[in-house]
Amino acid sequence: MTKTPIITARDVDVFYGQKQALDKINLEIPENKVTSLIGPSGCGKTTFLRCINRMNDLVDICRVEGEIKIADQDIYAANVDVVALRSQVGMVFQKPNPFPKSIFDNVAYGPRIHGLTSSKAEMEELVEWSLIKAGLWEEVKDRLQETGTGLSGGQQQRLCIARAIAVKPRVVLMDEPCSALDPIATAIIEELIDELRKNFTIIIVTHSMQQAARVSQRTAFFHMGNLVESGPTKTIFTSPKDERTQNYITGRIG
Ligand SMILES: Nc1ncnc2c1ncn2[C@@H]1O[C@H](COP(=O)(O)OP(=O)(O)OP(=O)(O)O)[C@@H](O)[C@H]1O
Repeated sequence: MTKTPIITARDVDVFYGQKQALDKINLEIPENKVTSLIGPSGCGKTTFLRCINRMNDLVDICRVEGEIKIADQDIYAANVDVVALRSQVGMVFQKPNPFPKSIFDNVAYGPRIHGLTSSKAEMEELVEWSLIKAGLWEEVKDRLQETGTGLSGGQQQRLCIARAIAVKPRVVLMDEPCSALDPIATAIIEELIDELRKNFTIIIVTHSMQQAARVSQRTAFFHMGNLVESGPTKTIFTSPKDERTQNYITGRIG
């Protein structure tokens, strides 16, 4: 990889109680690119994604070992402020989950908590910026006070993306962000992901190899808790080194 990676995982092991879910994961993630995590169900993609903003801290039986650095900061170091970390590493989930609040307040929520603006006008500007970046502004600008849960599924997911980026994170994690959406809403989000990578580093878990091929520049293939191989998406899909990757991308496993 030519550029210094923004995220470096070294020998990451994850356990749920006695059960090991990830085994010595080593992965570098470049800035301002989209990296797809692919692999059969239960291989540990979501577990790895959730290590990157310490969401696994919320699971009592989960233990993470090894090192993950974001821009040279060890995010598991004792002095790390996890709330600040999560503002730097936003997350979008499978099912759109807007708060039962207005469209405006959904986006303003994070900036308010983190005290990112100092006036009403600044907040309005930030909400508009976030909604424009999330490709939703034109559809909602005349009804910002309406509830976010009243939007269509695809719009709700873009609202969740606006909410995630409103605090200007460096990294956005997306866990199968289109799995609850129809093909048209999916296509809109995929275009958006390509646009967003200009400002953010994106890591996406997807079950769709077509989606990984369309949206990502890098791909990492997981299998039974191991990272089998990673590299440029094109290489992974056209000339994988490992037979397990080959079998997965040709539909023989998974
Ligand atoms: N909260 C949990 N408690 C116990 N085991 C868990 C928990 N979350 C995940 N696991 C286990 O860890 C392993 C990896 O799961 P994970 O959800 O990371 O896989 P995945 O590749 O994202 O799967 P999928 O594609 O089905 O979402 C699985 O064996 C799963 O059962």
